[in-house]
Amino acid sequence: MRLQMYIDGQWVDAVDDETRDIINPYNQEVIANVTEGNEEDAKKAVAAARRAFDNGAWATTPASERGAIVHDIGRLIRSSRQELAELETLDTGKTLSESLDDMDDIANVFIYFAGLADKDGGEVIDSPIPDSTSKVVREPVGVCGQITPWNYPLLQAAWKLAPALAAGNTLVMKPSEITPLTTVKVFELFEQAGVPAGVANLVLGPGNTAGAHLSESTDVDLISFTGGIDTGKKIMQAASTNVKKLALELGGKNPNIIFADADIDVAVDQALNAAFFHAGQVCSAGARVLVESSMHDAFVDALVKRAKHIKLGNGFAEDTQSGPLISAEHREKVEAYVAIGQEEGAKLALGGKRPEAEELQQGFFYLPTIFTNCTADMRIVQEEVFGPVLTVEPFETTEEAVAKANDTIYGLAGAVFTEDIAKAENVVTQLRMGTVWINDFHPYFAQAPWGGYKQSGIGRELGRPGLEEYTETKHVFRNTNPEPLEWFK
Ligand SMILES: NC(=O)c1ccc[n+]([C@@H]2O[C@H](COP(=O)([O-])OP(=O)(O)OC[C@H]3O[C@@H](n4cnc5c(N)ncnc54)[C@H](O)[C@@H]3O)[C@@H](O)[C@H]2O)c1
Ligand SMILES: C[N+](C)(C)CC=O
Repeated sequence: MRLQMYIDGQWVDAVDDETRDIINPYNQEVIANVTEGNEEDAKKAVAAARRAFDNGAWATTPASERGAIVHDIGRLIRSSRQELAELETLDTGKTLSESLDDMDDIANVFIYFAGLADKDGGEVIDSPIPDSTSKVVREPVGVCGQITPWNYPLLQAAWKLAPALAAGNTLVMKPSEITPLTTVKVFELFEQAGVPAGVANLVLGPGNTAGAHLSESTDVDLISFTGGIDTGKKIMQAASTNVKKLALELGGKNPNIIFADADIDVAVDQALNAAFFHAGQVCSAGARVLVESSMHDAFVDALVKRAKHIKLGNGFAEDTQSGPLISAEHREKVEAYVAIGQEEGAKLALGGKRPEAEELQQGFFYLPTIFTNCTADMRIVQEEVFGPVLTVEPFETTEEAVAKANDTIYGLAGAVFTEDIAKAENVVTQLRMGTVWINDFHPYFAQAPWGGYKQSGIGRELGRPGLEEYTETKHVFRNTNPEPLEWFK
């Protein structure tokens, strides 16, 4: 498979003809060779998006027509579901059933934003000034740079592409250089759906060249980034060149609070899913369990017993429950954190090493790992590991649970398990997080906003706020009876 960039309606190679092999993390086989762009290619893509925005054709296309094209993209994704899901599994190692679910979510995101495209007709304001009218309208922001990570490649791209197009912007997307396959395929569907040349452009390549140009360029009006906190900080600085609008979806260290009155079977089952789904490579992974002391030992015993049996393997095998980590480099990072946890005095209750099974030796696998005896001052509790590593801390009171839950720099998501709904609601109001689940973990959908408090990010994706991110608000005031003011007589 040889894949190209899509700039100004043309499939093109990088200006310097560089390419990159894309590796299957399950067995390290080369699955594709993609053109590898750099700053020069990003410049060409930004110039195309700038021309397409400045000629006004897309922004002034009736919103219902833009919505129809975005709807068609959703429909095409639905009919390419199996092909796209298989590519996502090859590229990320996640199970095919996860990838199929992702494709359903992605199609729904396009269809949701297609439906919203023509729903905001502006607002008439009751002007306090006699003989005047006042209205508020929303307009597209302009040229949007969009940068995505490797863990949910097409899903994170969809959260940016669909609202940007629906709102009448032009864009340049740069997916993670290690997982570009499904994003390239979706740009083929954009072409089929009739997205005009120059409106949606795709640049492939590394972050520090192709990506950096998008955040620095004074021709880009908005930069939307999903990825790690350190990259997010660089992008925030680079965005200051022209004070571009900024949306950041960063990491998390998400607490999962379990009270002793929760159903233990449900809480254990959900805690496993929260921490080990997609090998813990999820921004909202429930990587910190806070469990009420009276339930601690029973909870840990049950958790360890079940986590031992998580079946690692090929994402295409029916019985695989979790795939590999994304790369050798990422597995080394996870291993380094496990070593830090042990040095800090956390007790390894499970895992803490690579699996020994022969059939897993070519992949970047790591065993589900559980640390107990954890305390809030440990790096293993504070920092995002982004792997299958769960820390467990006991608590005595609700106040202590809330204080511990809030005690990191992050504020992406968290959960509370209890049968006492009043207690749950009370805790929810005190958690400084963008999403809080009660007696569940992980649900997200197109209709509800997603984003972080504190250093987990700026802005929101999905829901109405996810469309508003891609609009400017304009107030239009009209004097209906103009007369000289005679202020300066
Ligand atoms: N909040 C969310 O919704 C959400 C969702 C998914 C992932 N994430 C976060 O993403 C991280 C994992 O993804 P990752 O390892 O791909 O992140 P990363 O920050 O390393 O890379 C993300 C993207 O940024 C690009 N990039 C790197 N350096 C750049 C630079 N200097 N300028 C511009 N672009 C640059 C990369 O090429 C890639 O496309 C985790 O921290 C995870 O929590 C957050
Ligand atoms: C936002 N989400 C949960 C889909 C992916 C986070 O990594």
